[in-house]
Amino acid sequence: MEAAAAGRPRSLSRALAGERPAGCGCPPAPSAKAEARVLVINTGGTIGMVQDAKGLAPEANKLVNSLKKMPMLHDKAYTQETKLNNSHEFPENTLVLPVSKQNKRIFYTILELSPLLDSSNMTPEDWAKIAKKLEEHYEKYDGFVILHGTDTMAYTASALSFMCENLGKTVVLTGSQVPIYELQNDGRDNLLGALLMAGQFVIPEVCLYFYNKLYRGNRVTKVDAGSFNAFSSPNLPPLANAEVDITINWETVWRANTKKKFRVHTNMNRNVGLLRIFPGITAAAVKAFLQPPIEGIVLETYGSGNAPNNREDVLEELKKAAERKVVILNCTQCLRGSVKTVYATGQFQMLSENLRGEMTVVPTGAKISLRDSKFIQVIAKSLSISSKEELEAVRDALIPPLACAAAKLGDIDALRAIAEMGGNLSCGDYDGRTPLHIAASEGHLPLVEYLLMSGATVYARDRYGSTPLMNAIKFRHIQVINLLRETGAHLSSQDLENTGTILCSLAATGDVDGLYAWYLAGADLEQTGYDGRNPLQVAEATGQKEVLDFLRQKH
Ligand SMILES: NC(=O)C[C@H](N)C(=O)O
Repeated sequence: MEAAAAGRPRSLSRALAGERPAGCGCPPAPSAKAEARVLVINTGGTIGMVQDAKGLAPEANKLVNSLKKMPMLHDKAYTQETKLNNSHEFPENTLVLPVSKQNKRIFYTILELSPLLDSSNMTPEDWAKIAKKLEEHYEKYDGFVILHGTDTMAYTASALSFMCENLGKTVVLTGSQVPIYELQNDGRDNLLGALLMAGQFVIPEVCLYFYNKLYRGNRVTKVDAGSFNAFSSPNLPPLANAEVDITINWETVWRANTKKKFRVHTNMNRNVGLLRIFPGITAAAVKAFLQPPIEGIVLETYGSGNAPNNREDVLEELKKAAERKVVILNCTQCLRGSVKTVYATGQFQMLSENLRGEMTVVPTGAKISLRDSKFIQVIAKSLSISSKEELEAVRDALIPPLACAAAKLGDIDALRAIAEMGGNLSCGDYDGRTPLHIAASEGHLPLVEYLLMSGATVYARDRYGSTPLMNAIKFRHIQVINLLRETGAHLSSQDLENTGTILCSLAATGDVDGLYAWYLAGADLEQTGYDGRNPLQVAEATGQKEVLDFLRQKH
């Protein structure tokens, strides 16, 4: 066994030794240049507060300059020797992290909202303001961090998770308990952790990062006002842990399973409220709460959804409200557990559709786990491994290449079988190539569609920096390009770096199909190449008539 292990490639022997590589082979796939851009939207909160006569309050225009002096949050030497110093490529207030353990350079740009708020002052209008910023900058950045006060951070995270539909990029809220300007604070670690999550992993959810953990935004609650460990997600384990290594729990990550583009909803109904039942609550209080214009309430009941059924007066008020079409949603006061209809005292309306992973849905029918599958067991047996971690490591090492092989063959049934056994179809192989990269390269349209509907991300980059869209362009799969674009795939600044030269060379060789593929993917056909000429000028010079007709028509 030992001799065999010595001969194995390092990563597999690590995997077989039970060590899970960061991200279990899923994105992050370090791109060729291994760069990422993150937008930090600063809304306020303690992280950027200073002491004034009345206590702690946010101070505008202070954070960027302070961060520039913190080596763990800004690599000053790097900026001096590179373009960041005087380039138009990066917007104002762009900083850069030192290279990460995953060998990635994360550039982050800070956008400060005005006024900065203590989060106790936040309203749904502020949520809408944040959501609109996400929408406005969505295509320019790989991921997003939202700096926010801790008091209502969980509310904002939850609201944003519902406001963001078909989200394909990572959005992370964070903040701190102690201002980042103080000697001993949690702001530096929280900001760094949030940036590493948003810049290195495609976790297409609105998340909350605090004290080394990444939580689903609509599952988290503030539980401690005096500890750095301020948040808890009692009904869902964290999406990721940032300890010696960053471990992402990919099985837990929620995916939109869609072919539709990201969009934001800002039309919120404020005629809703929270009503907490307690022994002794009066019918008059319930009646007052339920008066118009109230349109819906979340009723916080006891235990697994029980309210007193010997309180005719209270029940009568709830009944009357329901008759007026007020929606009454039953939710337990307990931090852990959920509403069940097992008690006679617990008969209210419950939600049935899980929109953003806010509900724990118990799968119907026995779910076979890949760990238990015959295939993995046979391999595990032949390698004499048995622990849960080792089995998972074998699964994570084997599934991506298997899924990629199935994608190459266009074998949807095989992929379906892998997914049913708990395999993650968004995982990349040893080169960070996901099944979607392969299907896009091969031009398997139905397979691309199946993968998108199974939550595959269009933003995955392989180790060469390519996205599925870039692969579809290379092999001129027009329908695949259209479908990926429909889903929100786009070219980003790193894809466009040498595009002018590539387009000119396509023009010179008369490759109209190639130019058309770039055009559909959103490239600007008027870009100039290395010698300052654009494709049209090159086509004129080389006498490529078909190219000229095509370009003139598109100009
Ligand atoms: N730690 C904090 O950020 C608390 C602050 N009051 C806020 O929520 O803005």
